[in-house]
Amino acid sequence: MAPKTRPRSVSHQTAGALEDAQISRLLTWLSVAAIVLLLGIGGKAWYAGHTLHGGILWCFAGLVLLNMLYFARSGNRARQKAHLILIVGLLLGYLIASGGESNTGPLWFYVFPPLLFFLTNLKTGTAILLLCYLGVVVVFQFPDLPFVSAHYSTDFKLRFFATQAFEAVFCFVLEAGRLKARNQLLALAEAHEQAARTDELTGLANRRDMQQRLASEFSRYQRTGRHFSIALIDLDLFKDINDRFGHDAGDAVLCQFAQQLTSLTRQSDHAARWGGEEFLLLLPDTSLLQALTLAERLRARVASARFEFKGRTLPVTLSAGVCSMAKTDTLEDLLRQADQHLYNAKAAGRNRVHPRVRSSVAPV
Ligand SMILES: Nc1nc2c(ncn2[C@@H]2O[C@H](COP(=O)(O)OP(=O)(O)OP(=O)(O)O)[C@@H](O)[C@H]2O)c(=O)[nH]1
Repeated sequence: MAPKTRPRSVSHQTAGALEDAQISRLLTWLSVAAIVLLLGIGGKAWYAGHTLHGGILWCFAGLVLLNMLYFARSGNRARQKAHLILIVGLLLGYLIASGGESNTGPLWFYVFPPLLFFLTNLKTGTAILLLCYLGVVVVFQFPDLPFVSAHYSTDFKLRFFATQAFEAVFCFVLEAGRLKARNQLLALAEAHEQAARTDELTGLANRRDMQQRLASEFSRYQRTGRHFSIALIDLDLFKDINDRFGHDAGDAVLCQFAQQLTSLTRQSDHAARWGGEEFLLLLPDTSLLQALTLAERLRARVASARFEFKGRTLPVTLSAGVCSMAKTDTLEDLLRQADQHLYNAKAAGRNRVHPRVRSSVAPV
């Protein structure tokens, strides 16, 4: 049987969604700041007589604005990021090739490494950055290319690359450290989340987790009208097992029984340790007859299985009370009825499933 997979943890989902929203907010503010800067510097250049330069900066402001509008319409965060990186890359390329105002264009390149590592991952950020440096080398080495009008001194070029290398490495190390700490925190949160939902001894879900699942299954039933059933299972005379064979033997029985429970139920079913030696099965889309059939199969399997501890065979049977949502109105009533059926099964002599039905039980 395939192992039951848990969905991606709540902490991972929450962290991912929060980070995405945070990055989007930051990008919006960065875009607004970029538009203001580009319009301002472009205006200054225009009035200083550098009309072409001013016009080009305004065009870039227009592109950033278009990207903001695109995101507002589509909500596509990945494209919002990719477009912004492309626009900033092109703008920096233009500033380095043209020199900008008084050859200060390359100074803007210093915003690129932190922005890149923040918006992409370390690998992609490094790759894009190396590609951009290659472009800068070409511009620096071939000042006579048609689109290049700036001339930089050798000293400037050397200092530019030395300081860029320092900044890039620094940003890389910082971002790698941030990611490592983030992943460690998430792993810790996930472990806590898992522990809070799991029964330590058997590895099954615990009562708290089952209560949440019951509540969400009940809301699904209210929304869609799709029935579900539960089976409340109690190991018979468990105190005797503890008393005769010891507490460790009792623990071993609980673990072995939990394995039987897991192996017999479907991927969509949920099994939990409800308390001491009591277990609860939640069976979505399952009628009362189907649930009774499953409980009976489990009862028969446990009754015929060999439970062993340190070479000694332990007598293990179970009683179960089954109830379907079709027979009740509320979750409390569902649990109360299952408990009543379990009580009846115990009172009738144990090792049985209640309510009793005629032998023509529909197959699962
Ligand atoms: N070994 C072990 N025993 C436990 C654990 N939790 C509860 N128990 C024991 O389970 C026993 C339950 O006993 P009772 O409630 O009297 O029920 P029972 O002996 O199973 O009798 P019936 O339910 O009437 O068949 C108690 O002795 C508890 O101490 C556990 O985690 N490990």
